[in-house]
Amino acid sequence: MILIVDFGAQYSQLIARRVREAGVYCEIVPYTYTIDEIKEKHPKGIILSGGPASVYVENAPKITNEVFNLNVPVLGICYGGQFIAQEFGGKVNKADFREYGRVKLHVQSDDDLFKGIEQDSLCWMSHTDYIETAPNGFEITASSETCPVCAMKNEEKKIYAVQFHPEVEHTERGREIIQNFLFNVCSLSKDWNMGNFAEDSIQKIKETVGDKKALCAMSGGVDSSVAAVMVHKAIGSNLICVFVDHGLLRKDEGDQVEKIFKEKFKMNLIRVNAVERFLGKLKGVTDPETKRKIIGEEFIRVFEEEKQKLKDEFGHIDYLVQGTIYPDVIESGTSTASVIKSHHNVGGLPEDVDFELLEPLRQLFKDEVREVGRELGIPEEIVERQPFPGPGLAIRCLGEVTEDKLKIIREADFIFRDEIKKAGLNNEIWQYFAALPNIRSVGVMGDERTYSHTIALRAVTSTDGMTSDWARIPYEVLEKVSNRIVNEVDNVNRIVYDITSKPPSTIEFE
Ligand SMILES: Nc1ncnc2c1ncn2[C@@H]1O[C@H](COP(=O)(O)OP(=O)(O)OP(=O)(O)O)[C@@H](O)[C@H]1O
Ligand SMILES: O=c1[nH]c(=O)c2[nH+]cn([C@@H]3O[C@H](COP(=O)(O)O)[C@@H](O)[C@H]3O)c2[nH]1
Ligand SMILES: NC(=O)CC[C@H](N)C(=O)O
Ligand SMILES: [Mg+2]
Repeated sequence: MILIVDFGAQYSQLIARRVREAGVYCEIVPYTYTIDEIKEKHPKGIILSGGPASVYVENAPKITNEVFNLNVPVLGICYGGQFIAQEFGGKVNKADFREYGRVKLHVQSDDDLFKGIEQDSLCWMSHTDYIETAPNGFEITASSETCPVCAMKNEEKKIYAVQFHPEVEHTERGREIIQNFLFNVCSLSKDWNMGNFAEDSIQKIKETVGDKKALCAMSGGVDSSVAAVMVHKAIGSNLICVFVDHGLLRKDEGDQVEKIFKEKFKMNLIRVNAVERFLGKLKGVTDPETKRKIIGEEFIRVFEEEKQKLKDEFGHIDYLVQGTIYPDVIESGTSTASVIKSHHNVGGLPEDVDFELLEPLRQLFKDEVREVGRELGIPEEIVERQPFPGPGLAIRCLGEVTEDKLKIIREADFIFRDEIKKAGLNNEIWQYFAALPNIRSVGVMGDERTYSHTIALRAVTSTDGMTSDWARIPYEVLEKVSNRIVNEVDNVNRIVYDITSKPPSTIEFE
């Protein structure tokens, strides 16, 4: 097995997922693990993850340096690599040239780690610090234009460090590099597969829930649909689904969800109109995290009220099923990872929740969830839907959420989606939407001065939502969208297209 030591990285689970995908069993453990605990696991290789801290600050997270004396290969990624550099007497410092997102990687070695990797490829970076000098005994094996040590190794000790992130989808040869570590450096063999994840999970849900009842928070999105079908297979009619219309949905979305659900699923759905209460609670609120927490709590309060209403007719409900997936968990912050944004269904949950949570997809990434969905026979039109965040348009409406602003976003978003579909790009692009950055600027329309809103268009490619790049939409499509929005939507006189990757941005604006 491979042991992944977590220093609070956004990407630890992604490392795990890459290892899993390559057919090797792995576990993630916190950096506070002792050497005895590590030895008990009998790892055949150790991967040190990235993390938000700097290795040179006081109280920086550290793992015992005895891990380097176990005669087990070690691969350090970003923070993990910087940790290796410092432990062996090299120097780590704040970089003059920070790198976030796409960087050209130049590999100067054809060793076990880089076997078969061409000299020049693209990798994804996310660092503020860098290895200024490699320690004695270490050879530099890759660099970029502004980062002298993108990779280094001590071949004799089988210790490898990389500054870039081989685990993220956007690093072109990342998968191969991880597989090289597993199979060339650690000499592991493929003896692990996810088995039938769906079947195992359904069995587990049956055992956990027994003959108790569950309420599924159903958005009509990919994750909650897959979660609902799994739980339904486990407990049948003891499951009831609740879809909340919080007034932050896209144009016509409420009716569409209800229609598709009724046609495609043999489950009960309750649609709750909660528009006034959500918008009321959000009135005057501008801070993104506060908005997210309000929405998270309000969702729970609605589910609790529905539970009370269902008491006589349906019976007592113990469980709340949510389609929580791993990015929701990690971005909401853990004991080691930073809070990036509190996803409403994890970090946005209030302290008192009158349910036991049931989240069968909590360890998976979106593309894995889609795979499970296909295995369960869920129609492609649902499995392939673009993700839409639970807090909906509230986190695309920067600053205060008002009915007027929501109306503008809804109309602009509808036009953008319509044109993307007409151009046949909807399956290539992971997410595409309009946001309102809360900027007004001067324009001239019909010879008159305007002082109106700007619409920001965002379209990104991704496979798991953990990293993304901006979509290269043809100019003609952008032109059409821009024209239509200013002509058809009131109070908009300017359209901008967002060209940042994740990192440094995120997909949503708040
Ligand atoms: N409008 C809603 N009504 C009820 N539950 C919701 C609603 N929006 C979100 N949820 C709950 O929050 C969870 C997380 O939302 P999220 O948007 O990440 O997932 P999803 O909507 O199921 O899938 P997708 O990511 O494809 O949109 C959902 O799985 C669902 O359980
Ligand atoms: O259920 C959700 N609740 C939330 O609070 C939330 N915030 C972001 N997202 C979605 O998660 C993915 C990654 O988003 P970011 O790059 O914006 O962090 C993207 O697909 C986002 O749309 C959310 N989903
Ligand atoms: N992604 C990481 O591991 C970052 C490591 C460190 N915090 C840096 O900024 O360089
Ligand atoms: Mg959703």
